[in-house]
Parts: sequence; C-alpha cells; structure tokens
Amino acid sequence: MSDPILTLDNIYTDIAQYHILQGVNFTVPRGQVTMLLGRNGVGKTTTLKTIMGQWRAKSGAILFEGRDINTLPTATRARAGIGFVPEDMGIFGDLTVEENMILGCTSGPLDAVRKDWLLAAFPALATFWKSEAGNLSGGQKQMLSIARALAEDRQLYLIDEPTKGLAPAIVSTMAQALRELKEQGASILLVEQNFSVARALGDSAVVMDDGAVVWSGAMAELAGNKDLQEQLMGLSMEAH
Ligand SMILES: Nc1ncnc2c1ncn2[C@@H]1O[C@H](COP(=O)(O)OP(=O)(O)OP(=O)(O)O)[C@@H](O)[C@H]1O
Repeated sequence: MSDPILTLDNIYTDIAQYHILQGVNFTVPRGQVTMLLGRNGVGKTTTLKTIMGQWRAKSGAILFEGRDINTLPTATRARAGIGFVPEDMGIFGDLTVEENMILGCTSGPLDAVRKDWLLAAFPALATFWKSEAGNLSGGQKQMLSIARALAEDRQLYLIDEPTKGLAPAIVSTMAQALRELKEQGASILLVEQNFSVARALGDSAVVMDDGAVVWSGAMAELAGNKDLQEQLMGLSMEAH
C-alpha cells in the first residue's frame, strides 16, 4: 500500500458537553479514494471538520504529509494542501457563478486549464457562468460548490455527501468529476451514502459507529459482503 497522506491517530473531539469522536484511527492512502461510511449521526461530518480544524480535537494527532496539523488554524491547513467541500454548500446567491468560482481561488486567478476541465465536467456552470448563483437549481448549486472547492489544486480533498439529494443523471456527472480528480493524482476522503457511488469510486473504506472506526479495509471486500454491510451499516444505505 502507498504511504498515507493523512493519518488520524486516536482523535477525540467534544462538541459542547458531548463526546462525539472517541478515539478515531484511520489512514488515507496517497492518490486513492477513501470512503468514510456509517449510519447517520455516527461522527463522519465531525471527523471531516476536525481534520479541517473547524472543530478542534482535544487529544490525538492528525498527521498530514507526516506533520501534526492538529493545533493549526483552518486557513493554515487549507494552505498546506487540504480542500474541504462541506455539506451545506456555502454558495453566495447574489454573486455570479464566475464570482463564486473566483472566491474559491485564494492564491491567484483561476487557472485556465483547471477552469476548462471544471466547465467540461459541469457544463451547467458554463451555461450560467455570468448568472447569479441564487437562481441555480439545488443540483446546480451543489455542482458549483464542488467546482469551487476544486478550483485550486490540493493534495487532499475532504468531500461531504456530494450526491445528497441529486437526481440520478447529476449523480453520475458528479461521480465522473470525482473520478477525473483522482486520475489527476489527488487523494480524496469522501463521505457518501449512495452505495453504488461509494462502490464505484472507493478504493478503500472506513466505517464508523458511535464516534469510532469499527471496520476499515478494501472497498471491494465490503462491497462483496452483504452480511458485513448490514452488520456495519444496517439499512442506512438504503434509506438514502
Ligand atoms: N453543533 C453541534 N452541536 C451539538 N451536537 C452536534 C453538533 N454537530 C453534530 N452534533 C452531534 O454529533 C453527532 C455526530 O454528528 P455528525 O454530523 O458528525 O454525524 P454524521 O455521521 O456525519 O451524520 P449524517 O450521516 O447524519 O450526516 C450527532 O449525534 C450530532 O447530533
């Protein structure tokens, strides 16, 4: 297995008085797609936010490229090479699609090659490039949110439920864009409840329950074992 780009070592995170993450351990191999799976409310989003520094782990280490980033501010983690696509989009409705994309570029103008790739991957954004983002459909807003997070090259992307609520045709557009991102060499940690997308994209899987990791291994092993899926995730995959 290739060396990990990210390692979570015994991470504990509290939110208010609640002990949400209770000793999370896993690695994200370089250049691969790692699926973060599990029932609702087990701590997947909290794990992504802890990696990004939006919640601060009270103990444990987060090693990115071998360096513990756990005490660094979020902006420093982003500059170090981690991109985050949160579930709640964060699109500015009164700005155009183009202006929203420019906001995704913190270190310079939008690279022309990258822009061409993103507009080919998400053609609706090209159509509405000069339109206010507030007028886009829900699915188009989600595409803009992903495209904006991909506007700059990062070594690692944390992506939270990118296909949630999308129509099947848009789900495959999204899956194809993520596949292309991986082909460009990025490492991806992806929370995804759509099991057919998870199976198609994932190289490895990490399954959480109750604030800790209960299984990790090859995605193919999990995909081929229905009993294991039911034992680890119950019916949650079918509920989405
Ligand atoms: N701001 C908050 N205040 C209090 N509790 C929170 C807060 N954010 C999350 N939690 C709680 O932390 C637990 C883990 O939530 P989290 O969103 O990480 O789970 P998840 O696995 O991503 O779930 P889902 O699949 O439903 O998105 C839940 O019990 C949730 O209610």
